[in-house]
Amino acid sequence: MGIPGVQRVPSPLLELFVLRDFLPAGLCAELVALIEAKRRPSELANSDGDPTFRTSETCDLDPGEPAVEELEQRLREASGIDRALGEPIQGQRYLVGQEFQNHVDWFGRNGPDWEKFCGVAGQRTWTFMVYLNDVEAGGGTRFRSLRKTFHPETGKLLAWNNLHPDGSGNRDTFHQGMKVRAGSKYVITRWYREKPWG
Ligand SMILES: O=C(O)CCC(=O)C(=O)O
Ligand SMILES: [Fe+2]
Repeated sequence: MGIPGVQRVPSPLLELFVLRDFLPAGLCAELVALIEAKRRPSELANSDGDPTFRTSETCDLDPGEPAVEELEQRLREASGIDRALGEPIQGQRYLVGQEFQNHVDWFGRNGPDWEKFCGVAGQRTWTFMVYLNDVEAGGGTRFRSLRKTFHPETGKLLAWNNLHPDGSGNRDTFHQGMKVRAGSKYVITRWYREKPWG
């Protein structure tokens, strides 16, 4: 993350960066409109079937859309990671009361989901998340280990390494999308893998 203005959150527990105004407001608005047009209920890889665990809606963004291509290029510049390692870029929408409870983005290597979710592309490495709007109340992203909540702000990027240097999952990356209390919340989520997504 060698780009101007990026701040590493000082902690030995995980590698986490914040960059305000990563995306201009106009691009954020275009992405919100795309999410609105194509959203569906979010899926759950690791909720043990609890329907309250992740109550947002998700959208796979079409890479052919000019706004998504622009986002892709900006993510490439910021991350230095080849887009081939990226999962399809997603958008998420949370309305009042919706949330994503405490979880990690990486998968257990010996868990039942490993083959299904990681057989081809391997483990998730980095998460890049961009807030697309200011939320009236609530909707922060809380990292329990850091005792820190990041607040949504139009265009702000949050990026963290899900893994330890030896490639094992870092439990200090547990985080949650807190309930939106007023307004709505739109975010971009982009996960990178060890190997090409395909
Ligand atoms: O919405 C948030 O603040 C967190 C989203 C998240 O953790 C995820 O989509 O994996
Ligand atoms: Fe997450």
